[in-house]
Amino acid sequence: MDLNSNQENHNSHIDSKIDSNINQNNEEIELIEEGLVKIAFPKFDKVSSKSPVFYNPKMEFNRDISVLVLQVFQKHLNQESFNIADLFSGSGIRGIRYKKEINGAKDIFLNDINPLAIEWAKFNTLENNVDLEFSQKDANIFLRENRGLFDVIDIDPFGTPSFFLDSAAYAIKKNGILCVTATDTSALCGTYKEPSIRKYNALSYKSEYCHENGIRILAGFCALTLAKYKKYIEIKFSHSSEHYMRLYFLVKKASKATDDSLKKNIGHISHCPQCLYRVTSVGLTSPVEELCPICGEKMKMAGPLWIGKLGEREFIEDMISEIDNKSLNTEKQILKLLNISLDEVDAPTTFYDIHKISKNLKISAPKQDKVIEAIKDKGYISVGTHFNLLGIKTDIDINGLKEIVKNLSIDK
Ligand SMILES: C[S@@+](CC[C@H](N)C(=O)[O-])C[C@H]1O[C@@H](n2cnc3c(N)ncnc32)[C@H](O)[C@@H]1O
Ligand SMILES: [Zn+2]
Repeated sequence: MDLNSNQENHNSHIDSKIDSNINQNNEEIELIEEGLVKIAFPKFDKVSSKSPVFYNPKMEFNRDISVLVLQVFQKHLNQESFNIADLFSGSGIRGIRYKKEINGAKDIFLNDINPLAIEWAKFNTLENNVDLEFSQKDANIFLRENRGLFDVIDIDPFGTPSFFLDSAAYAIKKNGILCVTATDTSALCGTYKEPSIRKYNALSYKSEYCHENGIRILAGFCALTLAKYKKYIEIKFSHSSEHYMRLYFLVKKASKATDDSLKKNIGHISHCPQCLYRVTSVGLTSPVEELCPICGEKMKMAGPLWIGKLGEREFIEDMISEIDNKSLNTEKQILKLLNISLDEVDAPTTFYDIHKISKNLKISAPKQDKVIEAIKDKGYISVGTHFNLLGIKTDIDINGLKEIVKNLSIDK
């Protein structure tokens, strides 16, 4: 549909319908199309938490992927009811898209603390001919009041989801799915240490793979929070894109399985900033020595964090198969992400950045694909990663990798 040519007609059509209650100041209205829906809200200059009703066009990619994940999940669950809580609904775009674009979606609940957002979400719901439930409460209260109602809880707040995970853990159905966005990447990636300790009870450090560490800190915090309720997680898909991180995990319930999951999946990653050696350990405390076994430098440590898998091969394959059934503007970008995610889903934790290694060795960087092939030729795992298009996930040790990089460098 050609939005621009229709924009004026739409706007006058929308204007005539807008109740003076929701547009008391007679503000200019923005109308956008995304997926199969059209959404209106008061115009604002800059995307920020201060806009009267929040909408961020950059998150279309996030919403498109969510439609895909939830459709695959709905098919796996294959049950009559499939209820979704859009906990921070803003303009309503997410929940309205879920109702329109996910076959089998049943009751969708839109909640937002901002009364104006709920008014616009109601308006947008009517305009898109869907029938949804509304609530204007603090997210924690909404979840505490509605335990066991939702197969899906979508947590897409401003900044950290940390304040809402306990209530989500309490409220989510057994075998339900939690979708979690975090935009406080500087805390998760170790730009500053204290915010990560305060919000995620975990140590972080800055490194070339800090986005992977960040999503692992977020996942570890989710797993430890759910464990209070004897619930454990299976991550189906996750990604770090632009300014945010997003996790999708299935929630299961059983005390022994929760204990086993924590024992297997919670641990630490330690890193030597001098020679780039790193090591992953399992357990709530780290048995790793403080000094680097290769060069003797003091190691940095991140954790507790999730050292288990960040996705599931079969689930990602089902997402790829499902994509043709949907009408998603960001399809190309999604396919690129899903294909690289398939490569890395079974690969080791952390990755190496060839430029960082070359700088460390004071030589020019060789081509990444040559390094990937040379590692494979030696019989090791060697794949790319969506976290950094110049990154390599491999099980070769740092000295073996440095040897390869030296041999392939044009400075040799
Ligand atoms: C990032 S926006 C949500 C965007 C929306 N999910 C989307 O995809 O367009 C966060 C929303 O959370 C709402 N909010 C902030 N604090 C809240 C709270 N404690 N409980 C419920 N809603 C809250 C804000 O009014 C805002 O609309
Ligand atoms: Zn070292």
